[in-house]
Amino acid sequence: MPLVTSKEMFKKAYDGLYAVGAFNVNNMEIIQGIVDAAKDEQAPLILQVSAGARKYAKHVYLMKLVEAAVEDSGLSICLHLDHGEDFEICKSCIDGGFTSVMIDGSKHPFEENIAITRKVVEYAHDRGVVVEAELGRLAGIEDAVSVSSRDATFTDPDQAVEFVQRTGVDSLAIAIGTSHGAYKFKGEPMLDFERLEKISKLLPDFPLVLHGASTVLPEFVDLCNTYGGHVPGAKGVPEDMLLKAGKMGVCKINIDTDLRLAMTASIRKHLAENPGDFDPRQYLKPAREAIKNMVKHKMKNVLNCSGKA
Ligand SMILES: O=C(CO)COP(=O)(O)O
Ligand SMILES: O=C[C@H](O)COP(=O)(O)O
Ligand SMILES: [Zn+2]
Ligand SMILES: [Zn+2]
Repeated sequence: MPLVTSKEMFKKAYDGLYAVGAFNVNNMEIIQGIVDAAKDEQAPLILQVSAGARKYAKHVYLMKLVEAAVEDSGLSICLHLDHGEDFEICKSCIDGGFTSVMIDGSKHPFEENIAITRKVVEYAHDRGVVVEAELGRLAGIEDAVSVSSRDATFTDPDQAVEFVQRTGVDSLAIAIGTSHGAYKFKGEPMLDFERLEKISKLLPDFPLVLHGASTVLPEFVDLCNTYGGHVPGAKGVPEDMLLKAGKMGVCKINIDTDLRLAMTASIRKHLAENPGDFDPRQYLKPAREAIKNMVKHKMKNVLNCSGKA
């Protein structure tokens, strides 16, 4: 069973009014927790790797772990580069066996974003790899660069159409009020659904992507804070908003922060309650289980993609 692209996954998700989860992976336990969940739920799955993850775990380790996950689970998995910042990193992932890459040219002016995206699309499509691009800017932390919310600009619907037509890109990440990290909203959570509706009407049958889409589940924030952590006022995208987005053309929902919180909450709790433990397996096993249960919950109740593998 080889790695697959997201082409078929998105087509089914678009028609079926649900979304596929794209989960960031950095090590074996995170991969196993997510893949076990997808297997239990028989859900479609995208595993994504950031530049930071590639640096931390090394390309070859992540590649082999994901290949092992495919072999062990029998699932079709899409392996995606998250936030590729230039042509070189996209090329290196395409050459190295990824089935999908993101070229994130959102920090560049419109014409430059189009040019760099087109270049990646040409290289990728010739090799059977699909491409995600981004238009508009999210607030929050991205690759250690903090984009202040003032500089974040929402995606312009007409520009989105021109961008897709001129680049031939396979999916587009849009900015409608989500942001990366654990502190997404100071006040009430709010997304610009009117904008999403416009974009989605102007781009029929085209998969949109939502970054910064963790819910920042209070259960895990509370556990972190109870067992010695300090993540005050963390807040994410409410689950009902994500469900709604999945019915409006959003086919890929990116989740990293919720994985980090679930894993850290579990480890903090375990070590606080078992101060004598020092075998990493003793705390990584429940951490892997926490990730699995959290991802199963997302697939069933938020992405609505259980049984759609
Ligand atoms: O968009 C993401 C990765 O590209 C992750 O977003 P979160 O920080 O909301 O999990
Ligand atoms: O987009 C951000 C993702 O959460 C990846 O984060 P990272 O660059 O720290 O691996
Ligand atoms: Zn971006
Ligand atoms: Zn992102």
